[in-house]
Amino acid sequence: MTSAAKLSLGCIADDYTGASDLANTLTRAGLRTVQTIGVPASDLALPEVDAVVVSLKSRSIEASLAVTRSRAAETWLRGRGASHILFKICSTFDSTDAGNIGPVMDALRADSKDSIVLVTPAFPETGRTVYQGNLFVGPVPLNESPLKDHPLNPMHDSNLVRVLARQSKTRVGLVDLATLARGADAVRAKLADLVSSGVGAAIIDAVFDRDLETIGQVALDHRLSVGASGIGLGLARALVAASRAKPDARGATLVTPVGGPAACLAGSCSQATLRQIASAEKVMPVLHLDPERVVAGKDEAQRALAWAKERLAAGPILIASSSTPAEVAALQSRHGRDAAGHAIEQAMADIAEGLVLSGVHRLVVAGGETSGAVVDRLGIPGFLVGAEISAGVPVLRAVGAGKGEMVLALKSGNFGGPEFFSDALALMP
Ligand SMILES: Nc1ncnc2c1ncn2[C@@H]1O[C@H](COP(=O)(O)OP(=O)(O)O)[C@@H](O)[C@H]1O
Ligand SMILES: O=C(O)[C@H](O)C(=O)COP(=O)(O)O
Repeated sequence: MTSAAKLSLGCIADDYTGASDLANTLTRAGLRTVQTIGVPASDLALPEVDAVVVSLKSRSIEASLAVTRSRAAETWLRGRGASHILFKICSTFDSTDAGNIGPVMDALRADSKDSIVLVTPAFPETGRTVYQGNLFVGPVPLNESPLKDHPLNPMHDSNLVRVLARQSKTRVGLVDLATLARGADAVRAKLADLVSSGVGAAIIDAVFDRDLETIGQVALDHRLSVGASGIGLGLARALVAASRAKPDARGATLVTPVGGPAACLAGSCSQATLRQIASAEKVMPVLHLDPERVVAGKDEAQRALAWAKERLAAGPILIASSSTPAEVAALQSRHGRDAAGHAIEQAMADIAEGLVLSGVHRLVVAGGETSGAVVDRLGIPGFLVGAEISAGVPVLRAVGAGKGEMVLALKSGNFGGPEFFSDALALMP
């Protein structure tokens, strides 16, 4: 980084859409924030910022590799003065019983020497709330939500104390909403009780933004916390209130118009994304990839590129691999979950690479793992945060890619309104 100023907050995100979601939240809370892809190269010119969100594609990889990569990011962030590290996970706690939230938390906690780690995925702005340790997605428990059908990390248990305990070597406890409602000192007292009984991680209830503010105050007593954009909001507000970060009135980076052809790629199979694709079909050409042909080889991606090139001059296009849960399950049963997922991610990266070579510099990508594959292939090392398209999804301006001006939107699978693709393109002129 060019700046010698110490960071107020260091963040390690386990996927790229979650990273941009958090960078958006921190920016709107007044923290000058940049999102990097991986640990930045020493020559990456970055502006003076209060917070850095290091994006990793570590949510669905082998746990020990996720630990190694997260610790490398931690070392880089601590080296730039970050006294508090937020390990950013999904607001729906996307993970398997083999990890990766538990193993990464255990490693970062050992490094931080914190006696206990505060953990909450709550993000009320997007309907993620936690009560008695149970995660709700809107009105339904996590295990009854569409997340039960996630292609890579299906969630079958809404009780996060149980879920985290299955992944972690640390004893997991709970700080309930009633304690939270009594304020920061009551939370501190409860945490001390938990520590005295051998607990090293605490799921904390949160239903409203005011709960996040209480959590943020207490979290700053520690060197590490784990959660989604909600705790990020709490931390940012606590840092500003403690004058450990000066609110930046400029807010988001003004994205100068890039122009030229625009394209959308959808690899997310979430219910929200399926609805958004259906809406997009009314206003732009949409190509549905044949997942079977994608897994079989490169021809389907080449077919998609040829289809796109015939239409780009006339306006935005959308290329989607997204299928229903039943279709996803059928493909996975034939080829394996990881193999099918990886093949489709790489096909999306092939398509993105071809689109950029064809002059596309305005790109919308739906899906966290999909975004990771695409951004890695395009070789983009970092982003500045632009306007908010919808809760949790900002316009991003690429920095350091050396490919000319490029703007992207990396949409978390479950985020965005029905007209998301049109909404995004309207803010990416
Ligand atoms: N039709 C399909 N069948 C099976 N897997 C798919 C299909 N389309 C996409 N995928 C895979 O599903 C996963 C979607 O994950 P991700 O991109 O993170 O979306 P989300 O943000 O909704 O979680 C990726 O691995 C992607 O390659
Ligand atoms: O939901 C969140 O907290 C983040 O936006 C996120 O992690 C999304 O991950 P996804 O794979 O894009 O759903």
